[in-house]
Amino acid sequence: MKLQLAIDLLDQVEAAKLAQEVEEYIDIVEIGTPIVINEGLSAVEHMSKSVNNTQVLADLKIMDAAGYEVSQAIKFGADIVTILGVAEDASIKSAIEEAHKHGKELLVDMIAVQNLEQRAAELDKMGADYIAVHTGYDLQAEGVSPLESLRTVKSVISNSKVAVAGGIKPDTIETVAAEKPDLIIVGGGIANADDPKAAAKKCREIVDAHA
Ligand SMILES: O=C(CO)[C@H](O)[C@H](O)COP(=O)(O)O
Repeated sequence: MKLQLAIDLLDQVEAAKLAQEVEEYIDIVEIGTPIVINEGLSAVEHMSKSVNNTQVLADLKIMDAAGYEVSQAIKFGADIVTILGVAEDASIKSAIEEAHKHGKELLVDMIAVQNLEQRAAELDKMGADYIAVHTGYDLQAEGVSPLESLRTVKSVISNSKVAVAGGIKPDTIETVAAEKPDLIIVGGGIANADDPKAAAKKCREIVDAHA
């Protein structure tokens, strides 16, 4: 089981500093969508030059022009790129093809997907590397958690890895890890903690205990 730190609300310099501070505890660091919107793919490039043994994920949440956007993210140093599960099959397929052409991976974000079981099975067949259940910030505010969706997706896929994101904190990660996803994504639970290093360490210990 891998642990990903999602960084959404810092600038690229602060994000790289935070990644370096907690690097020993994480497998993947994400340059979140807000950073890409604010600063562009140079934030991905800066992160990829700042970390050593950590994969860099560019959370582009691609919806169209997928092959091109994946190729650009990879050019700027991304190891994993995200696309939305609600995108057209043609977009998903060209994104997967482009990522794999470069030996990189594609994560499909299931945010706002209504027919979760059916879509996860389709994406699994298409060859998505990761299928990520995700309760976004706007639904987190309504008290929704991604746990039920995680169980649903796990039950219908056989090849893709399963990731989970959405409001996971050091004191709630245990319940998520017990479901044995392949990847747990923690954003604010580490990035906004008073002591991000201690929060990352705690998450790592719990992830490893369930691996
Ligand atoms: O993609 C995102 C928001 O769209 C976040 O990066 C993801 O939800 C993880 O952050 P948090 O743990 O704070 O919810």
